[in-house]
Amino acid sequence: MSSPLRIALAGLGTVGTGVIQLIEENSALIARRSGRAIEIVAVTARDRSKNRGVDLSPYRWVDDMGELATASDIDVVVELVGGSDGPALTLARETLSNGRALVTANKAMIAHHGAELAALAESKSAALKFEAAVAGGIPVIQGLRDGAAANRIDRVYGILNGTCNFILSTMEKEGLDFTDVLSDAQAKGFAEADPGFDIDGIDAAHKLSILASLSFGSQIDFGGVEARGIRKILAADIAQAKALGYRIRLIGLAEIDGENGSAEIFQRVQPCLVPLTHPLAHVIGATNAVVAEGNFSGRLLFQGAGAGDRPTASAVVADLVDIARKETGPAFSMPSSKLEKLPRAASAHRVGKTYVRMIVADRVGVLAEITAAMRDAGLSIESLIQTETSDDGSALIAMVTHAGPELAIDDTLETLSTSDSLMGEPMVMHILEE
Ligand SMILES: NC(=O)C1=CN([C@@H]2O[C@H](COP(=O)(O)OP(=O)(O)OC[C@H]3O[C@@H](n4cnc5c(N)ncnc54)[C@H](O)[C@@H]3O)[C@@H](O)[C@H]2O)C=CC1
Ligand SMILES: N[C@@H](CC=O)C(=O)O
Ligand code: NA
Repeated sequence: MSSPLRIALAGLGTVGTGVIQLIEENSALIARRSGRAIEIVAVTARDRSKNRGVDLSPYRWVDDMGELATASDIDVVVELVGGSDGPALTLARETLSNGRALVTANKAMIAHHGAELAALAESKSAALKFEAAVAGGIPVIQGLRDGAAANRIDRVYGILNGTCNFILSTMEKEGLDFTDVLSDAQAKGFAEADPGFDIDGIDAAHKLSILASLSFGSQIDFGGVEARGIRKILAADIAQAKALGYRIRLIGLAEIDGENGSAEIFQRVQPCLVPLTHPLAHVIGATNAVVAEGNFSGRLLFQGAGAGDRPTASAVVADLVDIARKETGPAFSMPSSKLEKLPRAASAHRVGKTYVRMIVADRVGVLAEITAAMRDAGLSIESLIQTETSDDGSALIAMVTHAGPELAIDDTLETLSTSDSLMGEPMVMHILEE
């Protein structure tokens, strides 16, 4: 058997400790599959004395993370610190500049700096791998980069944030509002260090921009992702969506509009109503699912655990196995210099069905006022529910429109914005097409 692949772990939180446990538990199997052992040589984190439930004594503790990039007995640095910039990025740059391989779970860093890091890795013939960065334990990067490599893909979408999916499915099951469930997701290790990244759709936007690049052969454009989160979703929205035949899920969707030559890229993360007949409606808990439509493969569905210590460690160590086997290739689906820069598609012309929820003063003529504003904007209603009047004299109206331009919803809400019938801001969510 060849000499062991010697690795260093930077970051010993949820994912880092999961990686140690996996390498310890499956070491013999991994060595047989890789043709060589994977050996942890050095580790670093903020707090050496913290009890992590794993024995760190066999490994060299390093206080200065930068040492990992230059130590002569380390082949691969595994970055599990997090953050788009700061120490994670410094470590990544130094590791690759020294011609060492880098494995990372850090989608924020790849979304912001993936192009630069991929070019650096190529210039130094060093491996750069980030399977854990998108959809945790699901081998979707490898699936798109390798398995679907022969296809043209014009659309990729899915449930990309385990925390939000856990929150939404728990809200549905327990009838709770989202703040009541967030702390559970944090306790399970799903959430980012700043959970605002999860619930405001930023984490899913990081992942979507990476998926779009892999799928379309385009340069990552994180700045081009419109992102909306789940903060404003009420338990009542989930109940009304269910009554109308849908489940609410945070969906990231990227697609190519137009043909070769005039192709534009559209990228958006937003809570959507997903028809119960769609497979994504049945994805619950911290599970993720990604759908990619290949022109020869047809619809591909990748589903599995999107967060948590063990699934994420599985993806990190799969990257290490690839490196141990010397299965090198470009970090993305093609060398970084071949990735196309695509213009952003405007969302103004998009057409679809929309859910609108309003809390209104329950008095004569309110419904007529709303439907008149919709008629003037050219929108018609497919279904509508009005709840009983509350003690404060308000009622909830939830409706799904027929397919129409998104701009018509904006026009309707603009007309109604001066109405004193509306109590608070309406909630608008698009319906995911089947
Ligand atoms: N938790 C999850 O389910 C998943 C996390 N990820 C990503 O994996 C990475 C790690 O996530 P977690 O393990 O959840 O985070 P965590 O917060 O549990 O652990 C972070 C670790 O990095 C260390 N660290 C942070 N700043 C440091 C610094 N300046 N110097 C030295 N050490 C430092 C901390 O001490 C800690 O050991 C992040 O990029 C995250 O987005 C990716 C997929 C799933
Ligand atoms: N916070 C992320 C962790 C995995 O990427 C999530 O909840 O999906
Ligand atoms: Na993955």
